[in-house]
Amino acid sequence: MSDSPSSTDRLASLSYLVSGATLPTGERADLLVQGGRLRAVGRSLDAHGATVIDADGLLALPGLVDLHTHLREPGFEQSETVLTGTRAAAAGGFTSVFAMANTLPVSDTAGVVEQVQALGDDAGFATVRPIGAVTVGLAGERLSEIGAMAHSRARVRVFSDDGKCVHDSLLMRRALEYVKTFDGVVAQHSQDPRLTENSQMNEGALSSELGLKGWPAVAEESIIARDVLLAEHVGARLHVCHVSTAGSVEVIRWAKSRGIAVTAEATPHHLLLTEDLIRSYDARYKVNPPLRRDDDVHALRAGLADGTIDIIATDHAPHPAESKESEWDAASFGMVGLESALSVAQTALVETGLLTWADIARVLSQTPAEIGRLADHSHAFEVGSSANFTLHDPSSSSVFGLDRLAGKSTNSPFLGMTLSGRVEYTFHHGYPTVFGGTVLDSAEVAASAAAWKTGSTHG
Ligand SMILES: NC(=O)N[C@@H](CC(=O)O)C(=O)O
Ligand SMILES: [Zn+2]
Ligand SMILES: [Zn+2]
Repeated sequence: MSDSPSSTDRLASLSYLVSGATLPTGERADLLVQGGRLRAVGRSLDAHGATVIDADGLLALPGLVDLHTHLREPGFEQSETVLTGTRAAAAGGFTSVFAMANTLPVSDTAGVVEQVQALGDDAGFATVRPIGAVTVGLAGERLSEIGAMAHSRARVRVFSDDGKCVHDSLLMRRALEYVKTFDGVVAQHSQDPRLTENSQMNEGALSSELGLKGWPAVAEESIIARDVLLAEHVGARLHVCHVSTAGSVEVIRWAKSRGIAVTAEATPHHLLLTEDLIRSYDARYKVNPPLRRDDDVHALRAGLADGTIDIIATDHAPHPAESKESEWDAASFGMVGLESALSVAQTALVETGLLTWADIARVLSQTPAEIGRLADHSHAFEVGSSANFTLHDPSSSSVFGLDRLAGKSTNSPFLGMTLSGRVEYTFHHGYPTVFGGTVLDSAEVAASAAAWKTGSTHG
């Protein structure tokens, strides 16, 4: 990486003309990007020496925003780092990720969240917005330094003990009261711990048949019901992580009909996969909350289509091979998901006629940015804005293989499945991170990020 003036000037003068892309609305347009910003959007723009990208047949989407990513750094760098996780994000068309707090040390102080954010700024593949822990060490006993994190340079707005549920009702109430003071949100991992002790998969006929301890739907639904009532009582914003059951969708639909400020996410895996995969005892299918049944998948899809579920979030959860190759009971919970999210969304939602591409732009970019209060992130191809977008080829259909993964871990449940669509280009802050289907070299992306930083502070 170099930030000598000449290299920065060279980068600042680089320009790209995206020619003939299809916008989410269906219109066709050229996009001219220079010095990190979108300079023009229109028909038949003049290249003026710009690098031309032929986007005929490619869909231009605003840079995707993931409200739920595990980047694992600090502490679990054998699974993922901020650099490798944001590389995976770029490969999937994401330009911003919210980094979950279950790191080591836990992201429960201003120091740790600032460190995570700085690592993201330096890597340059995507904007990293740290999530702060609700409780110290995720222990569920005392509130963390929520105010210090909110007012730190990282300006944290999303707080979560994800991986664990904030089970104590009084602590949950206090957390909601606290985040309300700065328009923050508590993102809850809704799982009653007592109802799910040693649970291994969805509770039902299949868990009995396979001899694996069941995880009842009510363990999720009862916490969501309690939390929406607490959010109503406090008048604060609540976000429900990885909704997985039909009953949860019903509870959230009811809460929204009462005007409660609740938002919810569904993951790509819960929108496409069912518990039947567990017959293989392949731990790639082990996840928290567990894969459920067909009627749950359909309820989640219907919830996204009618707005009960606001967004898709990946819950990208990298784990090293050794913790997935053990027997089912001993294996870790979690799946990687950044690189496959858009293809899964196309397969499960667009091709089934449930969502349009404009809806996809909303649930994978605009609304997650709003929930996380992500500032300065353009979602509408506005001229003058920092250029964050991805160019996706919806006509491609291929077996999802290891070549599509760009992070450190390979625990994807989609490997070997035929999925539609492929990300061909991603631009973060006006510079490519993925070009012609290839994730760019880390040094090059870091240099672009430095140029953008210089340009945005001096220009
Ligand atoms: N989803 C998972 O199965 N695992 C996540 C934690 C979480 O999202 O609850 C992880 O950190 O590995
Ligand atoms: Zn979780
Ligand atoms: Zn998670």
